[in-house]
Amino acid sequence: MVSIISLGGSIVAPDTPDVPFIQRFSALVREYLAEKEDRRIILIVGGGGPARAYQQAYRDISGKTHSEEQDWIGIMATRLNAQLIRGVFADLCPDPVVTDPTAVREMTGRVLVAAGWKPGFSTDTDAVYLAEQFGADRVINLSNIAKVYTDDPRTNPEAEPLDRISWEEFRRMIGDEWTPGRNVPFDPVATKKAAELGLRVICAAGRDIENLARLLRGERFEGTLIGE
Ligand SMILES: Nc1ncnc2c1ncn2[C@@H]1O[C@H](COP(=O)(O)OP(=O)(O)OP(=O)(O)O)[C@@H](O)[C@H]1O
Ligand SMILES: O=c1ccn([C@@H]2O[C@H](COP(=O)(O)O)[C@@H](O)[C@H]2O)c(=O)[nH]1
Repeated sequence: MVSIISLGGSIVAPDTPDVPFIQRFSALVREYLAEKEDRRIILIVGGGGPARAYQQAYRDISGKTHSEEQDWIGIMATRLNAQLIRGVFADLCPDPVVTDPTAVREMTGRVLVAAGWKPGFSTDTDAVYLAEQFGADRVINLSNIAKVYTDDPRTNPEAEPLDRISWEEFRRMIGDEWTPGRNVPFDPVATKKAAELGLRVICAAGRDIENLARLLRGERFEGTLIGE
């Protein structure tokens, strides 16, 4: 059984790497894998603070908002974070960091680590491609929010947390437009593809390690289920 986890950059490296979090996350993954031999995990790592800071620097210095240029900057941040995570799991992850999710169908170890691929979307989309490649029916999307809300809770204090939402409703809420570095629970391109594939996406707080342990083990957890 393979679990696909989109590991948000906002929790791996909000500014710089969150060492205590990565240590706790590594301990949980190791404990979970040790419980059953057939368990495997694919981690798709986001760009976090460095991606946003470098994209901002590009905009400030050049005065331009060229989308592809910003995306490549973000991709490089995801690759830096992913290389760190692969290093942490080196004993379980002999394969190199995946940078094209459509070109991989097998993993050698118990853990596989992936990063950004090409411009036009975020690592959420790469996670959906990997779910398709490995025949998984769900993606666990870990970020700095415990649930999807009716609106961005950082800007709208009236926003309400949701336990479930359909792909149609979710698409209506976030729209179809891709913007480099955009902060959304799941990006619009990933949303379209996940809906087409009939995937389920579970959004949960990445830093809540006990909750994540329950989620991985199929127990009651706090989060939002996107999908039917
Ligand atoms: N409807 C919504 N419900 C919940 N959060 C939302 C919503 N709309 C926008 N957001 C924002 O999305 C953010 C989470 O996305 P963000 O891209 O920061 O996380 P990430 O995927 O962990 O990080 P990264 O993109 O660096 O990998 C939240 O902090 C919140 O401000
Ligand atoms: O396949 C990809 C992955 C990422 N990007 C760019 O990088 C940033 C950071 O990725 P997050 O997943 O949001 O952390 C993203 O906003 C894109 O600008 C990309 O172009 N292609």
